[in-house]
Amino acid sequence: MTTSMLAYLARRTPSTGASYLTRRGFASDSAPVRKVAILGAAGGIGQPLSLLMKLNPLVSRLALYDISGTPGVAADVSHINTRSEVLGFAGEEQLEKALKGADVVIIPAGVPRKPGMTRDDLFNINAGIVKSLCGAVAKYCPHALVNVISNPVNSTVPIASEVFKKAGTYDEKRLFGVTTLDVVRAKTFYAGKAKVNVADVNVPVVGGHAGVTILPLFSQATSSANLANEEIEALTKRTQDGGTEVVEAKAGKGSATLSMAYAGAIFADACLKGLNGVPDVVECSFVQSTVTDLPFFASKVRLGKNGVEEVLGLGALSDYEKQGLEALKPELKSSIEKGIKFANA
Ligand SMILES: NC(=O)c1ccc[n+]([C@@H]2O[C@H](COP(=O)([O-])OP(=O)(O)OC[C@H]3O[C@@H](n4cnc5c(N)ncnc54)[C@H](O)[C@@H]3O)[C@@H](O)[C@H]2O)c1
Ligand SMILES: O=C(O)C[C@H](O)C(=O)O
Repeated sequence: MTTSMLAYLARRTPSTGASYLTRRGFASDSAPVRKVAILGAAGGIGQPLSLLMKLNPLVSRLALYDISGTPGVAADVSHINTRSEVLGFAGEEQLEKALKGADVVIIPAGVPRKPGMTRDDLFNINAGIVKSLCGAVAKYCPHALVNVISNPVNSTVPIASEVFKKAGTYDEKRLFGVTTLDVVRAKTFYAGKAKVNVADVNVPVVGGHAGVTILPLFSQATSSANLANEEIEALTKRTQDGGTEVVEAKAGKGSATLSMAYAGAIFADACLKGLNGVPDVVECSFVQSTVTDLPFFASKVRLGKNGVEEVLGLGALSDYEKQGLEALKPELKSSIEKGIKFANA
């Protein structure tokens, strides 16, 4: 979902609702039937993400699952006059119904950070949550594209891959760690510093999703601007610490939820467009990769009818980015190994 689409949706009145899909080239009766399931839909990310996915005309059925609270969220969101039918599911006994037939499963289930914590401090709780939810995905919708938001992403994605391997359903093209928020932040911070229109800015962010493993490639930013080395270093650090900036500002009341919902909706929309055969859909994501010597790595990915169509290379890096790449590898390697070990214990 693009910002212009959100602006358009905000502008339109209910009486013009029938025409907005046609204007975008997706008449509702010709857009394919697509089911999206959100696991953790009653949470801080889950609720605004449910809202944004309800606004997406590519979705025909929206399944909102959580351990509790989803009947209320679903009833609320279901009154919005857009294409999708919304159903709420609460408790494990309803997980099968939530997942059956899903084309895309988005997982923001799990605990968020408090000030002073690293994302890895969430491992003990969230690793088990992701393991069990992915077990259900393997059973009930093994062909779905899975968008993992739950932290630590650098470990939860490898956990998901091991669960799918054990179940005999693993397809590396269908598993994604959602790192879109890093790109969203890099674009915002860069546009602010370079004083360019944020709508024209793109910045690839590679590596992983924690601290120094987040590596924005400002040397490849569009629109280009002549920023000094110190400015690039400060932008890099701010992007790497973006999550902590929000955790500290929220002072114990959680981490990024609204910006994450926006980022998650953009990434899920890209997955749906890819499934629907829209050409040249490219987003950064943490996926199985041969771009470096690490088995998982975030980089630009071309999305298509089967999920990942192509994992794109890193392109030319500045010396500063080359150093950052080498510096992130030990931490990312150990987070990946931690996830794999946990899943096989
Ligand atoms: N990838 C990213 O860029 C990114 C960004 C922000 C937050 N996160 C992560 O997303 C996760 C969720 O954050 P939040 O702020 O929404 O937290 P939250 O506590 O507000 O919501 C989490 C939700 O998950 C639900 N949940 C817990 N166990 C579950 C289970 N077994 N099945 C289904 N639902 C379950 C909870 O009931 C709750 O509603 C955290 O791990 C956070 O670190 C990731
Ligand atoms: O920082 C966090 O813990 C949440 C998330 O990973 C983020 O980047 O905002």
